Amino acid sequence: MDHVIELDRVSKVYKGKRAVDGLSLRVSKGSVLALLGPNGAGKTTTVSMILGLLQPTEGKVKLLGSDPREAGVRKRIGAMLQEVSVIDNLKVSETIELFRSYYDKPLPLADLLRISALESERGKMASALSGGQQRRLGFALALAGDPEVLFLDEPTVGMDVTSRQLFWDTVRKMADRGKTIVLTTHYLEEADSIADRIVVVSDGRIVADGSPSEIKARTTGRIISFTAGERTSDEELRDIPGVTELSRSGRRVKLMSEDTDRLIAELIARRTDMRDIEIGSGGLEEAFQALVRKAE
Ligand SMILES: Nc1ncnc2c1ncn2[C@@H]1O[C@H](COP(=O)(O)OP(=O)(O)OP(=O)(O)O)[C@@H](O)[C@H]1O
Repeated sequence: MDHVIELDRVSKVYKGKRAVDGLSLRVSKGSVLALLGPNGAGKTTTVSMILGLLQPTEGKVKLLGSDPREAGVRKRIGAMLQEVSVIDNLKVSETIELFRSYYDKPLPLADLLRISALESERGKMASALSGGQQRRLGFALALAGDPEVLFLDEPTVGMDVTSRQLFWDTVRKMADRGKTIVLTTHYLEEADSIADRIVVVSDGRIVADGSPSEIKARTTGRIISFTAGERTSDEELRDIPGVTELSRSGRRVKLMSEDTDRLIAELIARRTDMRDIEIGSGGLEEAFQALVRKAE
């Protein structure tokens, strides 16, 4: 099997703190891998080591079979990192042209403008673009060399719904053409719809690795959600036998349980103040919360 990315027991220690802790990972060609994890889990550090921007404290990283810092490798990859640094005094099209000039077989300018939906902004100064437009420019620059492997670190932050949709459609098409894509995101529904494989990282370690449906299947429980009355506290709900997890967004409460039939009977017997009750199976969000909590 051809592995485009190989990490062998890789760690990164910052002043005594293990940001990445003995992480091993192999990514095969043509896959879309999403790295998920809470803030500070080590996702960006991992991506930076794969890209050769950071050196691991321990372990080995291979990208396209070689050291990521080799010039030959760098020409075959593209990266859209969290910070898009625009060059002063260059227009959008000039910025893209500059990046195209670094590569032997760049994608045509017109394609890059279309893919990033920046056709109408081509004559604008790059520094005058909005936050979301700058992210899209970052995408065009990452694609300039028609890369074999594409890294996207929280790519859709600041993009509106239409841009986001176009962005993921393009990423999916690229994967269908055999490109390998590694992305980090905090939007679980994006990982769910785009990724073939999800690796959940917590505290620098992998706590789950599988397809979105495999990850979701790891939540054994089901969910009862309802709008709780003002006086209903989290403590009293947590104390009800059979509640394994509780999460809340304003007045909307979600209770996880292995046996929701019994739990709903118990909630009613206790005269819990509930409205708009829904009972269903857990999604990626619940699987993710449960996995990360278990690892803590
Ligand atoms: N240059 C640095 N010096 C010291 N500590 C660092 C440095 N960069 C990252 N860290 C620490 O390493 C840990 C992992 O950070 P990292 O940015 O990789 O996490 P992340 O999963 O990408 O988080 P986020 O979702 O917030 O982007 C954090 O505890 C962070 O504070």
